[in-house]
Amino acid sequence: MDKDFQSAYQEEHSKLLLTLEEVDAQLKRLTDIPVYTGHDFTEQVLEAGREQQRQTLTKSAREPYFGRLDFAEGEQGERRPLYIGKVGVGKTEIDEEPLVVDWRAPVASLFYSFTGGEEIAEYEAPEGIVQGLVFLKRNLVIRQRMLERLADTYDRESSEPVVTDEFLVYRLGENKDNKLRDIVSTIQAEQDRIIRAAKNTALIIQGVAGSGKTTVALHRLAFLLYQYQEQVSAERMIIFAPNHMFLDYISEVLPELGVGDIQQSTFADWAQQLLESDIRLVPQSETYEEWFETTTRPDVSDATPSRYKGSLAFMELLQQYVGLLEQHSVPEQDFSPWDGKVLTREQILEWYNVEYRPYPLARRKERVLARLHRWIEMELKQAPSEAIRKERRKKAAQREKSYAAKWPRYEPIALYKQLFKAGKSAVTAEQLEEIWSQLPAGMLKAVSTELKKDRIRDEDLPALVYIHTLLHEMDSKHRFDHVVIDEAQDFSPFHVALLNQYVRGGSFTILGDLSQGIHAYRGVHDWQEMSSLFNSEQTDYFPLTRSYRSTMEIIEFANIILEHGVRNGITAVPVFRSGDPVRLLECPAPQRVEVIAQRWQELQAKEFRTSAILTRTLHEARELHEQLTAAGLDLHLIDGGKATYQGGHSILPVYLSKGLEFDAVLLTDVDQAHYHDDPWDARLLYVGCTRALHELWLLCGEKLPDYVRQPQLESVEV
Ligand SMILES: Nc1ncnc2c1ncn2[C@@H]1O[C@H](COP(=O)(O)OP(=O)(O)OP(=O)(O)O)[C@@H](O)[C@H]1O
Repeated sequence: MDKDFQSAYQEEHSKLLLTLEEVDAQLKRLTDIPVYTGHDFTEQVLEAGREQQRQTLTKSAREPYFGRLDFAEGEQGERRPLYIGKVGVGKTEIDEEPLVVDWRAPVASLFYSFTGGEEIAEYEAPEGIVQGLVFLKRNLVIRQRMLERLADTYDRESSEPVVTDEFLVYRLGENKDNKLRDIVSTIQAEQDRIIRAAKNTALIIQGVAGSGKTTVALHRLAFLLYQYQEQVSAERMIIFAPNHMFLDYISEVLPELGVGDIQQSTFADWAQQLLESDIRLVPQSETYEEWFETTTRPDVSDATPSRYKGSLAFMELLQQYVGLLEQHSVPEQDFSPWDGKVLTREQILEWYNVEYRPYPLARRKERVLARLHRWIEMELKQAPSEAIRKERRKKAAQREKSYAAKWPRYEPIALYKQLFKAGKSAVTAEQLEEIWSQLPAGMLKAVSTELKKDRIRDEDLPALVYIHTLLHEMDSKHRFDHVVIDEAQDFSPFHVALLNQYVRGGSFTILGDLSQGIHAYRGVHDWQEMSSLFNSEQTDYFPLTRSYRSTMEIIEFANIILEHGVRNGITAVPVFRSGDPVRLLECPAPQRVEVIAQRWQELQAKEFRTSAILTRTLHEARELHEQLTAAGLDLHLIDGGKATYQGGHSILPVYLSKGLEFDAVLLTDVDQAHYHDDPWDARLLYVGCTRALHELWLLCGEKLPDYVRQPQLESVEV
């Protein structure tokens, strides 16, 4: 240990002891106050505040901070060390400075944005831009109250004042456990810009595999809650992710950042909840079966029903359709509550078309019928005797009921079915013909056949929610302060345009990777399709090109698949973290199970916490899982049906591995029979390769796809 390091270590060790002493003392003062359980509202609020503080300090008492930044404000300012932690801790009785600065505080942004150099550094504070000099940037690893590691990434007074990625590389080299983790101690400048971007912006992030998109989006939510605490609340923020298993996989980041209550959902769950109907959707597995489980995929174009259903053209068409319903709502007849009394249709139309015009259709119907009811009550008052009133009331109740039944039912599923001829129409035949003429050829037949069998797919949900939204007043409880869309390349413009109606101020974080767009039957071709939904001043685009997950060898290998297989894929820049070469096991089919089992045991000996065997199809994953289990391997099969992510050692089809990561990955059947010479298969393989952090093995029995044959692929004897 060199002398400088030793003295730095001593200094930090002493500082840690002092900090822990103060945190413990603050915590003790709070825990000594008896918990208030009474009914006084003011006391309850105070107690909630104390409880929050207790939790914060308990967290802080384990790992109070992870970084130190020495900063001198202005030209003559005094150099002050700032300790930065996951949660802030207030000042001591004698100090002016907070004991620990929250990582989201304005001054802490310097810790992330400062990338070295002699120049003046600056950060944006509420009072304006603050400038000054950075003297030291130090990473500290504290675990369970012990200082485990110290690394200076910048020291102005050292002879070599260079910033290195050494600490980042150390963190990236660690094995991963079962869940995605926070990255507060190593957020990179380009990620920090996204995290701290202004709230009322639709951020579109194109990030290569492993660039930290999901992680950054979660940190951004924590930042927004801190920075805009008066304007946003956690319950009004939502993350949309592709499936429940993925939601489970990311579920620990926000609690770790001290954030709770943010909604985490799939679009399908959210839509169903909003529609208040328990639609039995065609299972995802059926769509996957059609698309991924065959070697010949169906042809897809923008006119394919699943894609067209995500288009803005379809959204407009639905608006036209619901607009037409307006003309057909009021029943043709006058209303007569009892013989001899009439409320003319003209009068009802006056209410409908003039007085209640501003309301959406379903509300208008409600209002008109309520008005009609009040009219009956008024008329009943004129009855000459109590007996006649009673008689009339009885009659009126029956007629009111049957009159109400003549109005259309504003029920999104029924109306959607009617649009596709799968039910009695609420508009005229000519009007329907006119709408159908705008549909792509073949769509009417295909969709009506499905709907007649009650087969509603995920892709129908934006339409159903949109019809619901057009018909009903939007309930403010459904409005969001911020929406995150993960794997947004699989969302359609219709999804986003629809969600935009549910978000205050267009506050979005939309993240994805076009190179990982493996679902050709949905999603976007480019980000322009999303950004064009917002005003140009309201949207911002951020590319993330550095990949933090995998070693250089893996990234370079995966990049070539993109270049040769996808041709226009966006390639990744690796962080300088070197590992083993990507290895190829060539083995004939009869030896396959034996070879996999043997390599698998070898991998396990390296004590990786997570690893995966990725097959081309679910069918193969099931079969291989059975064979490997019989050979004594302990692997979980991931088949898309589970809501939780177990981690550990898994076997799954490559298309279900999207979003996940493993210390080691073994891809089976990497041959021309399984991965054709087409961009969709190349993308699948790209997704598979980029799941690996440290080791990647390919297994092949026949000819390798051309886009995989690369000189750096190391063949291993079996
Ligand atoms: N600044 C960072 N410091 C340390 N680790 C990081 C950093 N950024 C990303 N990572 C790590 O890189 C890995 C990939 O992150 P994440 O899953 O968020 O990326 P992604 O872009 O969503 O990936 P993909 O699109 O491939 O699913 C995670 O293990 C994450 O912890």
